[in-house]
Formats: sequence, C-alpha cells, structure tokens
Amino acid sequence: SPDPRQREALIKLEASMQLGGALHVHDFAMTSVEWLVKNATYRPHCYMCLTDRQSVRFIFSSQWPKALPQCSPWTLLENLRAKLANVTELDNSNLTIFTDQDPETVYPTQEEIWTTFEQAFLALFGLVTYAPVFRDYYYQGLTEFYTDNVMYLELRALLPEIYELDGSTHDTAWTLKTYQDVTRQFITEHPDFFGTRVIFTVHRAVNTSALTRTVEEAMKLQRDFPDIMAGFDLVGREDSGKPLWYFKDVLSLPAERGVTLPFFFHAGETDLEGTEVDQNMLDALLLNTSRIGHGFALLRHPVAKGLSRKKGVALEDLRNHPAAALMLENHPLVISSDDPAMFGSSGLSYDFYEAFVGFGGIKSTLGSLKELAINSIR
Ligand SMILES: O=c1[nH]cnc2c1ncn2[C@@H]1O[C@H](CO)[C@@H](O)[C@H]1O
Repeated sequence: SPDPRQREALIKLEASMQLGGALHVHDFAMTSVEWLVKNATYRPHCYMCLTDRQSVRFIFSSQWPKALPQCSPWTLLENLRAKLANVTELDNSNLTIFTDQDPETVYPTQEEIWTTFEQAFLALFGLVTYAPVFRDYYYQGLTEFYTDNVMYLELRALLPEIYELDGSTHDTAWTLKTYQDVTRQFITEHPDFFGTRVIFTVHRAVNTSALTRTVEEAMKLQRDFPDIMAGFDLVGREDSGKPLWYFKDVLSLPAERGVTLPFFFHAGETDLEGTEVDQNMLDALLLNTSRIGHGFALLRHPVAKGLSRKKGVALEDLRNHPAAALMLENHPLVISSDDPAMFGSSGLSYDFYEAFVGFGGIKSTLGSLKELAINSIR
C-alpha cells in the first residue's frame, strides 16, 4: 500500500472529483458518529442506560422514561456529564465497530463482528429515531456526502416509527415523507445536488406474516411516493437469515398483482459456500432484482454471474470483493460506502480510494475510477 502522504493525497483527489451516486448506504450509518455524539447527545432531555452486555441505549423524553428490560436505570446525560471529571470517556462510548487494535483479535469470527455491528445500530436507535434528531441527522449525512462530491444518494432505510419528546410516534409514511421534505430543503440550499431515493428495508429475521405486511406497505408507499421510493430490500446478516427463496411467495406478490416494486436485494454477502443462503444471488436475479447488494460470492456462481452481466445488474460495495476480476470481464459495478459511520469513515471518497488501490494496484488509472462513477448514474 502507498505511503500515508500518497494516501492522503489520493483521498483528497477523490474527494474533489465527481463520484456520481452512492447507491448503497444504510440509513443509520450514513452520518459520522462524531456528529451524533457532539450534537445529538448534548440536546436536552437525553437519557442513557447501559445494557447487561455493556451497550448503551438512549431516549429523549419530557418525563422520566420507563425502565428498559436488561438495562441499568436511566440517567439524564446532562446530570451525568456534570458529575464526570472526564467527559470524553463518555463521549467515546462505542457507537461504531471501529477499533484501533488488531481487528483479527478483536473480531475473531463473523458471529462476533455481526453481534457488535447490530448492537451499535441498537445503541444509535434511540438517538436517531427522535424526530428533531432524525431530520438533522439525515441533513448532516447529506452534507457529508455532498462535501465528498456525491451528487445522488440511494438510501437503504428501515423507515421506523419516529418519536417525539412526549412519547407520541409517527408512522412509516411520515418517515418517508420527512426524508422527502428534508431532501427538498437540501436541494433548495444546494441546487446542484440531484436528490435521494429510498429503498425501503426490513430485517431478514422477520417471519412470513411480518414480511407480507411490509411488502404490502412497500407497494403502497411505491404508489403514494413514486418520486422518492426506489424499491425494496431485506437487510441484516445473510448467513443467519432465511434464504430469499423461503420468502418467494411473498416476494412474488407485487409481480402477481401487476404492481411495480423494484427489488435491490442484498445477496452473496456470504462465504458459506453451498448453503441455502449461498443461492440468494441466483434467486435475487430470478426475482428480477435491479442491483445486487455486495455479491462478493458471485465468482463462485458462474450461472448467476452470466445472468447478472447479461441483464446489466450492477453489484454494489467492495469489501472482500473479487471486483477486479469482474471489472476485467466488463461486469457492471458501482462503489458505495454501505455504513461509513460504523467503519469510522465518512461519505464516499474513502471507498473510492480503497477501490483504486485494491482493484488495479499500481496499474489503476483515473479511467477506471471514471467508469465506476459513471456506472452509478446509469
Ligand atoms: O452490509 C450490510 N449487510 C446487511 N445488512 C446491513 C449491512 N449494513 C447495515 N445493515 C443493516 O441495516 C440496518 C440499519 O438500517 C442494520 O441493523 C443492519 O442490519
């Protein structure tokens, strides 16, 4: 790898060129955690508790909040900070999976890293689902991507219930509408930003009836918000979830009813060769997916690979990825940052840096970067 100065210079260069669209970014990992800690947790009425597994939880409330199971009593952060000698210690409570230790030692297995990853999302949840923070978090995230010269965003979003200080909550349509309103406001202030579209997501741990309700909801949102709704996806750890095929009846509902609901499935984010989930890429293609999230198992699946190339189905993201080999075969690819906040990066230029040095090594040229950027706006 290049020396640190070269690295700095390359990241700066990439931050200064148009990177096109970021097509694979998850809602609650889009904005730097530093912003969340320095801005959100310093707002009034913010309470914190610690779970039995030493993970933090937050809530904003006008009243003293009801205790959470398996969690310490709530403390008002303002009071806690007033008492603490070392505030930074509190501020660095672990809201990411970033580590400055040897990652192989800290995360020896997939199981461990996914547990920590999902705990980090749970830790953020009470902050980012508070209505005023929700809006500002998204606006700040747009700012971070825009600063990196990203001109268009596709957001994988859970569209959870958003709550107010008095405990009242808003529904899914409200959450989507808020994304739309904040995006419009952002465009007014940054007229060269193209916009955001939302891929409504649900955790793959759901059962069939919950998924049916969510797909019904997705079809409705697609009809009511055609400008901002891009489609639908299932998220969470692929290895421990049901394969897409298990849900084939539910996922065929839109086609059966002649309703448009584009799919953007996560698939092939697994090393488990020969298991049921290892079939997800082919099934995603059979279900007419528009792109494949990750797809790093694609090289092991020649039939799926032939099909995705023929249909022009792009793969998103690059970690552990045989992307260089696929690019040589002219397979469409786009670079995206997935969960920049969780990985301790931001925006998109870090990922372009990794792609640049990782794909072509010393032979990388600006031409390959340009192709990746152009793919993302096709
Ligand atoms: O790389 C990924 N693969 C699969 N699921 C993911 C990934 N990154 C984030 N999430 C999922 O998105 C939710 C937040 O919206 C997280 O809870 C996580 O399950």
